[in-house]
Amino acid sequence: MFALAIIYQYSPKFRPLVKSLMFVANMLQQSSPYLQQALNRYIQKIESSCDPYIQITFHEHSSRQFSERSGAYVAIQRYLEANSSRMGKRLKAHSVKGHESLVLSMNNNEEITDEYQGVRVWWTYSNNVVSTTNKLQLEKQRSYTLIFHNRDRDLITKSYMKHVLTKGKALSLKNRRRKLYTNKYGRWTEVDFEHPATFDTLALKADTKKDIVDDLITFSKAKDYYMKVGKPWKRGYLLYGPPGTGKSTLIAAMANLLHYDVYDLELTSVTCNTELKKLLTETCGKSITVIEDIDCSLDFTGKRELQNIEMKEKDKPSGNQKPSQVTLSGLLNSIDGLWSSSAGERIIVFTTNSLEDLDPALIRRGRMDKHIEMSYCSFEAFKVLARNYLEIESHKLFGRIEELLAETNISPADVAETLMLKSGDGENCLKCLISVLEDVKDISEDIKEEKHKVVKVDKRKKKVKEALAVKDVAANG
Ligand SMILES: Nc1ncnc2c1ncn2[C@@H]1O[C@H](COP(=O)(O)OP(=O)(O)OP(=O)(O)O)[C@@H](O)[C@H]1O
Repeated sequence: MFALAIIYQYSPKFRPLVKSLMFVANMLQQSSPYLQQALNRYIQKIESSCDPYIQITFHEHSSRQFSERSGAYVAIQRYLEANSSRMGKRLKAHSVKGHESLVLSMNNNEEITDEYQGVRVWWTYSNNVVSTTNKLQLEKQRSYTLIFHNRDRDLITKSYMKHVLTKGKALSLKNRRRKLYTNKYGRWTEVDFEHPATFDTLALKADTKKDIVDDLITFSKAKDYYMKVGKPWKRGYLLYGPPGTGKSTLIAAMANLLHYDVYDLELTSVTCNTELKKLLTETCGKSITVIEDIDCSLDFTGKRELQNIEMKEKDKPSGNQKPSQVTLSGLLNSIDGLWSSSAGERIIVFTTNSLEDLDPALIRRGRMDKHIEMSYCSFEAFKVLARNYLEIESHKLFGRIEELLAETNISPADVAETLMLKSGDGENCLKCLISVLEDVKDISEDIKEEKHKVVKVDKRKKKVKEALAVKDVAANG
């Protein structure tokens, strides 16, 4: 009607014709709604037979559930953002926390082209204001529309859409900000997990590193295998070794490799077995649940008869907090229950400084599938630290350091600390490390000598005792 009104205004030549058309249109508008609907359907049919292109629109929110974002929309958004620089012409750029490079996305009503198996498709983005179902509010309704030729319908609706959603979901997972959860008063609280450790910066023997990485990757891809053998998709790691050998750093590297969240479970803050079970069942898939220093947490040290009552003095909670009544059997039941009741891949890690002290039930194979020893700093591990801290691959002082590391027990944490002291001056740091290593060597030799002396005295005492006993026997005989 609007178009007709304009023609009427500006083209006097067509006024009689336009007048009649306006009359007919007016009649139609006032005629029965059934006639109007039939007419609309007919016009749509003619339009679609002339237009061979199909459109599918993906809204950010369904009209009923305005609060929840559609998973398909989010996956499409990630896919298009990742490919925008290749596919789009007029894009907008924005920075996202945690990303070094800018993220490119589409402007309102912008169109970009994608190609799949030689077939071309078009995506348009729209960001319109619409009223919600209760019509009380106006909301922004964002949507992506996919346009493709009718002849490609099967390829696009079956194969291409699957490709976009799979790629998009994988990107969402990869770029998601991961969380570090800690428990307090029976609840998990979360912060962003931002530990920078990776397997590249981890000072560990290359073959141990490779073994762990291979194991983790195999585990993360083994959904079908676990389904086939009828076992829960989980893996337990036991990390043991002296303080400062990198157990916590390894856990961070594992979480970064797999893009998992971390639940750091402080057992001494858990009041009872029921609370422990609740906390563990609240953890999500794609996560690592960590119990650090399990030998110090509660009395899980193999003396089962004492386990329910005695808590080490240093672990007694302060103030009004009740002492934990978590028992070994409670912990074992909660972990076994977690495996059988929850879906999604999960890893649980225990760390300890003292493997011998732990109850065998806690760490048996099947519960803790992989036992990893974190040992004192080897020369190979030192080279990783030298690369991390000093950006040095080799140096004339490396030979002396290798000799000293072979004769001393020093943790990677202590080596790292020494290399950090005078950052910027590599040679000075290495000299400083040599002097620290020589001191450690002297001290350990002194200790060894002391021990040797004690053993010698003990042996002498034993010999004297034996000689006296022989004398006694001779005298009495
Ligand atoms: N293997 C390693 N590779 C790289 N850095 C390490 C390594 N071991 C220790 N470090 C450094 O030392 C610091 C302490 O290490 P970490 O907390 O991982 O040791 P830990 O074995 O968990 O100690 P604890 O048993 O006392 O908890 C780390 O922040 C890291 O900088």
